[in-house]
Amino acid sequence: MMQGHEVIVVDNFFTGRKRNVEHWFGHRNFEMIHHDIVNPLYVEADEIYHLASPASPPHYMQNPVKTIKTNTLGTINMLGLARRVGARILIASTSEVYGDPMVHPQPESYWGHVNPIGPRACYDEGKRVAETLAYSYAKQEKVDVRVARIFNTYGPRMHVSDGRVVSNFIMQALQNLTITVYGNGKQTRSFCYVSDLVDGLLTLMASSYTLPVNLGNPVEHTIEEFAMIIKNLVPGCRSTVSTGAAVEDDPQRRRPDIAVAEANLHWKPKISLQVGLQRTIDYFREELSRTTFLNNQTYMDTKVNRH
Ligand SMILES: O=c1ccn([C@@H]2O[C@H](COP(=O)(O)OP(=O)(O)O[C@H]3OC[C@@H](O)[C@H](O)[C@H]3O)[C@@H](O)[C@H]2O)c(=O)[nH]1
Repeated sequence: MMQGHEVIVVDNFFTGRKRNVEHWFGHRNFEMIHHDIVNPLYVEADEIYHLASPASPPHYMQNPVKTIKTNTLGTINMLGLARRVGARILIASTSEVYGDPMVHPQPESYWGHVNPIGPRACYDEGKRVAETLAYSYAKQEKVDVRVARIFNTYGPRMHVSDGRVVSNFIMQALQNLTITVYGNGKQTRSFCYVSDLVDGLLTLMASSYTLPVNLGNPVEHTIEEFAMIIKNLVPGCRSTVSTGAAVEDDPQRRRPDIAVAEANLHWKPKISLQVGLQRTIDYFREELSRTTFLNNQTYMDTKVNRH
């Protein structure tokens, strides 16, 4: 929008919210369509960012069949749309295509270690087949595709009930609740601030590089360390940190090798973890003061969830 493009946002509001884009309502270049891409979509576009799919593990596991449909049927519909209108399409893939990786850090050349029948498979295998579809349409139908493998990302406008580690830990720290580390906390993650990721997606879309690209921040921490980082960033926080049962198939180590992005897109993250977390903590503090958005039951639209 800020570059002057006309933007059509398509969302089924399963995990997205109108509120996240309401500052654009009424702008002449902005249009919003309430639609689920599991069904065909007929619009005109020059570029398509296919970002649909729940991304938080508790959300994508809640209705695994729907997650698979979104990443398979939804991706076929978006690739079909790209073919019909001659648009370039960027597919949002994930670090989860590497599964619980046996190679560290993860380069794009690594084929991954995914349990095809585990609780994460709906997402991991869904995204893997989305990549396969992208390159099949590129080869057979000459669709112009870009594939971003997005690593853990966070920032303002995440929902307080998102369920991923950043929002959980911040919400717990702000309310002096126990910070819940799953497992022994020795598993690692590398967190990328949302604006860095958006810069990466725009740069990839504009580039001539057509193979998958890791987009993420290579600064790696254990989840145990991460809990302490957040606790220390919230002034006066009295939370304690607990460890508990491990999550089934939880990847144990994750850090992006971003050499491909650096060489081909001249992209690397700019926002430090401290700065990004501080902005995110400020956002959640503000959210906590809005009691109307704390009602969990309005979050996941049960009608969408039945499809
Ligand atoms: O309250 C919590 C939440 C999560 N965790 C742990 O924190 C780590 C990160 O968990 P998250 O749920 O934030 O995210 P995950 O890394 O498991 O998955 C994410 O990975 C990358 C994205 O592409 C995906 O959209 C998302 O699935 C995991 O080890 C998890 O077990 C906690 O210890 N406590």
